Amino acid sequence: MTQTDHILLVEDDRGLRELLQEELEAEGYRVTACADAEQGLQVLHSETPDLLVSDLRLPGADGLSLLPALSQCDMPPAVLIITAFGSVQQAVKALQAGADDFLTKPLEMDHFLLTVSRLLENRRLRNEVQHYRSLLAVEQFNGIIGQSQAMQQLFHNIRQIASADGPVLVQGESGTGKELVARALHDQSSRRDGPYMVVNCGGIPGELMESEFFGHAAGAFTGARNQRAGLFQQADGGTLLLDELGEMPLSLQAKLLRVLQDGKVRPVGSDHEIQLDVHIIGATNRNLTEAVADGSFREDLFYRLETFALQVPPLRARGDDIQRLAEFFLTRFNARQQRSIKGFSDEALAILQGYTFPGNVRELQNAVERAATFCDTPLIEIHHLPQRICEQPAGQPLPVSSTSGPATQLPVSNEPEGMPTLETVQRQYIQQVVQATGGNKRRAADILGITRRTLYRWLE
Ligand SMILES: Nc1ncnc2c1ncn2[C@@H]1O[C@H](COP(=O)(O)OP(=O)(O)OP(=O)(O)O)[C@@H](O)[C@H]1O
Repeated sequence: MTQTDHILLVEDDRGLRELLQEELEAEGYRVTACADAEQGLQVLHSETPDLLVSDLRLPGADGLSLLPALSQCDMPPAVLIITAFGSVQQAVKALQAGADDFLTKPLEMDHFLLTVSRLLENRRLRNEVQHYRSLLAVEQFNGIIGQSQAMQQLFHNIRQIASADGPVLVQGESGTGKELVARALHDQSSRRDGPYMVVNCGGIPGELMESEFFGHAAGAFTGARNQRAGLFQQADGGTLLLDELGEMPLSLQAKLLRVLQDGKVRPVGSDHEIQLDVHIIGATNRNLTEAVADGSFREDLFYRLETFALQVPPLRARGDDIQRLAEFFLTRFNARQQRSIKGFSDEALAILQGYTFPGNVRELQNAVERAATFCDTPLIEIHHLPQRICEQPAGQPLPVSSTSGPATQLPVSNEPEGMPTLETVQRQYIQQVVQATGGNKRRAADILGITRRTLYRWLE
């Protein structure tokens, strides 16, 4: 939400003050007008404007006396000083004291308004740079935040595995950051300048999968007029992340195993094999040992992948990282939305730290962004946090199924005109269940009684 710029105007000449206020308000600015420095200081004690426009000479203390108060602000306003014609020395003094610009009387209105808009724009850019600097200052490993011992161990393992060439299996609950880990593996490897491709194995219809993965020859099937390179070929020389690997159909698992063993793919309908050099990373939130036991995942493929396995820890096992991540997401939100929320109240932070986060980092990220959107105070308070986070007693896992809860609030009206279509209601309910599970699609699909593939189709 971009807010209207607020300008504090300090000018003792009533006629000029009213004229400037009128002109600025006509431009859409919010203006607080004061007749002397004392009144100006009172305003500065209660709120920080985006721009201070002050006459230099005022009755009592002069315009420069306002400047020391600005250094107390987190994001000091830009400062425009107005001086009497000919007092260049005074203007220089104003710039030395920290003003951003000065104009001499009589003011030329277009020039004045242009200067105001330029100073506000400069301030916006300055704040943005400051936000991004503070983002960079957070210690990260390839964009992954984590100071906890569990994450430091993971970073150590990534560094070691990245230099090996074998396939890697990244396991962890939904939303723990497996995709970031895969990207870090690529960026840390000697293939970092090669392509990095991601494919969601749960999101491609079964009948299209083989040609998506391995490509096809011209005329291989109806509609395949030209030959087409598959994902493996597109990732040649780089890395291919097979996300949601646990969802891959058994028939394709056999073909994947062959690629892992000899590095060759055969496009659908082609007689020729193509030799490739692709680093394969599989990511899954499924317990593959169980999947092997129930026959839905090939044992030989599992053992081939398991040599280099990385386990991404759930957020609840990362201690203080919850606070670090929450602050990181808030800083990023502030920078993107041009907001200046200062942080979290102690109570809100305690609630976040006591929550079990079944949806892991993704759920935390969504919760912070939602709270920040609704936040109308300097700090995020408990009532800004999603209800389910506040309601869960510390340490209590969420129920596995939420089908019993009466939480559904569908937009049903008694007037026929206001009644939504079945599709709207269905989509909303699906979104609600996905949200309630913290983005865990497997759980959401279970609750909804549909397959994950159907769920993905509805979410598109
Ligand atoms: N340690 C972290 N630091 C910063 N951002 C993170 C971290 N971990 C996760 N995220 C962010 O959380 C979101 C979810 O991460 P990601 O998609 O990598 O999870 P995932 O484990 O692959 O989830 P799924 O199993 O559902 O596909 C992303 O927006 C990601 O950028």
